[in-house]
Amino acid sequence: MPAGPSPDGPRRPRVTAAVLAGGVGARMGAGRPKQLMPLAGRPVIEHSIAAFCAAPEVDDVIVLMVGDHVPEVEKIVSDGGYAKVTRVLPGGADRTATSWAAISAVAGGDDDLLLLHDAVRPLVAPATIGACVAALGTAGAVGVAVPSNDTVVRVAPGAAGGDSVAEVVDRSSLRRMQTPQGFRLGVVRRAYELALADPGLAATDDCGVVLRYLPGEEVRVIAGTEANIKVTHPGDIEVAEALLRRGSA
Ligand SMILES: Nc1ccn([C@@H]2O[C@H](COP(=O)(O)OP(=O)(O)OP(=O)(O)O)[C@@H](O)[C@H]2O)c(=O)n1
Ligand SMILES: C[C@](O)(CO)[C@H](O)COP(=O)(O)O
Repeated sequence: MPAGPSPDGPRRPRVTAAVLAGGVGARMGAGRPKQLMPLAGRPVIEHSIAAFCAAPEVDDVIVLMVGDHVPEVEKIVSDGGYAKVTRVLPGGADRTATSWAAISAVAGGDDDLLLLHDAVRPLVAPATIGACVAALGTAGAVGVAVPSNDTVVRVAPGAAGGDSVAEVVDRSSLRRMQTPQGFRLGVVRRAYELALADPGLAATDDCGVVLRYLPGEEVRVIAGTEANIKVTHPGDIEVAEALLRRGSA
């Protein structure tokens, strides 16, 4: 059912997905943004765009791309016929600035929904997108996360240089956050307005911004999948290709 007034009840919120692709991929060191690298025959970013365009819960998609590469992504969108993509806009200087550019670009009301997704998580599962939108029915902020399968430690400088283990952290309450992270627009707008007024702002994800600046707002966690990796380092493309071959997304 499209967003808007319904004869059967209240208006369904409009769901916009923003694919964040403003990063340069320094850790990948490929000489161009890693979201343009080929993965199983199409650019990494195209997998993410396709996933959100195919999601029945999503009404429209915007893409935030490194400024110099906007035309390249516009061509990917038009060649692929991704009709839900309404705009390809330049990203910001860091991920937080790109998230803010996405939030600012969406004109919806406070109860409409925005999903923020790393372009470099091309294996996001359809069920994850659906679960994120469903959870936003009862929460203002939702993050996708997985438990840690490894022991997690805190380190301190070692006596002979390097690191030594200072503490083994109780991992039962730890999760590794992924994307998408979804929000009611009123919540994420308010959180970012407060965050951007803080000279000490240092965020690594968008749920963290809500947690820090709107402490009364629950940030709901829903289960992600191990396959929803973030293509970050050399070798991650090969891992993503193997997961795709296995049909993990
Ligand atoms: N200015 C930025 C920086 C990052 N991102 C996006 O945020 C996601 C996660 O970021 P990361 O893996 O750190 O990507 P890069 O910043 O490109 O990588 P690096 O830190 O190695 O340069 C990516 O989809 C990336 O394009 C963004 O939209 N705008
Ligand atoms: C948003 C994120 O993907 C959640 O795990 C992550 O924090 C992004 O970190 P990066 O350093 O920008 O890759």
